Amino acid sequence: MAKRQQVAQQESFRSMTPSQFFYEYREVAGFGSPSRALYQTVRELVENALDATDVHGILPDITLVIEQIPEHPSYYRITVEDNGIGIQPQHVPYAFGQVLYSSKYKLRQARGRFGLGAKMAILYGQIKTGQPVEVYTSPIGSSKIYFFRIKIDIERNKPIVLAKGEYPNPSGWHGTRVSVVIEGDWPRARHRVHEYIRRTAIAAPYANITFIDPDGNITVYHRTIDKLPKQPREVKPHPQGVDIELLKQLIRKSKATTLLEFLIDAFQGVGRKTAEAFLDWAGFDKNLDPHKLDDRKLEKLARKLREYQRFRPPSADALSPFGPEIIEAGLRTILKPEFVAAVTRRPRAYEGHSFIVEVGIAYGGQIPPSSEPILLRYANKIPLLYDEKSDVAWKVVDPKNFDWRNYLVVFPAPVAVLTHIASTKVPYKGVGKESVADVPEIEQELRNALREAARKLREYLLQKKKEEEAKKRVITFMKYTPEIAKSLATILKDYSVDENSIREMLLTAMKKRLRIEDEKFAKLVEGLEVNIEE
Ligand SMILES: Nc1ncnc2c1ncn2[C@@H]1O[C@H](COP(=O)(O)OP(=O)(O)OP(=O)(O)O)[C@@H](O)[C@H]1O
Repeated sequence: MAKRQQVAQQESFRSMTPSQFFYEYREVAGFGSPSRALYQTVRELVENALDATDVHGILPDITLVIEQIPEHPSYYRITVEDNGIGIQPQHVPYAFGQVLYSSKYKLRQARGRFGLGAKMAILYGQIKTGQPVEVYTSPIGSSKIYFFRIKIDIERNKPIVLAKGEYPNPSGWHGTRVSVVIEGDWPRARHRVHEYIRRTAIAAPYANITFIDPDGNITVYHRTIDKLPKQPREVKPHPQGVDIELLKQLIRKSKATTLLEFLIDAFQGVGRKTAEAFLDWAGFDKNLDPHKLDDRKLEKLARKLREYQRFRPPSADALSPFGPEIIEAGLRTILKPEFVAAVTRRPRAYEGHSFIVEVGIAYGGQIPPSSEPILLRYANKIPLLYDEKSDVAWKVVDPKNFDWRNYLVVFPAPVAVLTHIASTKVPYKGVGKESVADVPEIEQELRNALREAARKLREYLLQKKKEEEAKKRVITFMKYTPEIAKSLATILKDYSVDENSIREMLLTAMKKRLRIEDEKFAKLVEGLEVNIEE
């Protein structure tokens, strides 16, 4: 009996490659259903196109085409072309055929982070439609255009290059064109995909975006501003963000022979003075060879680095916020409001990662009134559409937590709020990048930014209220002026004061009393004739 139990408890084991893992759990990356997969594929390819352009100082020209395949109505070909930096041909098979292969594993803000997105779209297409990805690319300055047709060997997590070729590039084109065929559900995805592109255009008024959808609609978002966001620069890690593993990796890479040199060499913002002061405080000999530290010493060093409060704050060089001008231009062009204001806060840090929070508010105009603010969330310039209510940005703008009445906004109101978190590490809740966790430092900054932008809205609304009141008074006054002037003219007929000059005098007195200059007065009475007659 005891022996049988033992046998029953035997388990078999095996390992998985990253591509097998994401093949089995594709819903965690946003590929759970045909409609969601269609949306996610568009996102991944468009975000790669933008990363290849604005991050490198190129004004983006991006074309997205989604076509239904006539022989298989549930199959769609999604093609995205950009004018970006292109990809060196030796990297193409891995960039598109090996899960977790990326040029973005760096401390520099980019939309991409995981080395997963394009491969998920390719993998999903491959398992549902059997079709490979097709890539045309030409790196900047290349005399050739390279072509690849690739599938993923899911068991081995390796690219399978089915075909490749080279073409001359007489026009000097640079950029990339990626085409995948996936199973999709356009009718269900239509709204989200259009909304995603619209929100991308709001945040990238410096891009030309052309979108041809399967219904044959052509939507073009024209560039309205030639200014690009500041380009991010790669930075070294911040000492407060280390753990034992990162410390080991940095030491392995470093040629420094003393702890002092190592700290100066491996971390951002650490000069000789700071390194000496830290080592003294932490109780380490500055001449120790970092390569000889045992696990106990490594643990202590990592802990002390995290605890030391006198390092310079993390550098914002790696970040690329939109800036108020771009946010305001985007909101104005797409939402057509009567008022916009945007705020870019100063850099802050959490766990050794710098971040910048931005908030834009748009009010009135063509924004429809609703019972709560319309929230447009962005993280590292990516619009986030799903899981809004579990995002830290919603927590902050939610009328249950933010007293909008203090800022003269009473719901239902026509208010849209844009939030942007730019960071070398956005704390996404999942690899599908749909919502951001409520890290206290980020939440606090969002609240501060919202307050700052909302104060500007309050000023505007106050001014508007004042003007409306003044207008009301002017209307009342104008209504009675003719009558009063007439009566006064009758009373004063012996003094030969005519009705018109009395009217003029009354008008001047009113302007003086209400402190309205002529120009403003003209504006206030514009189109009032009808009311006055009434
Ligand atoms: N349009 C493009 N232009 C230039 N390089 C590209 C383009 N598309 C993909 N790449 C390269 O392929 C790599 C892999 O892309 P992929 O979408 O799989 O991951 P990622 O963008 O790095 O990260 P994430 O999974 O977070 O999106 C990118 O890091 C980039 O170097």
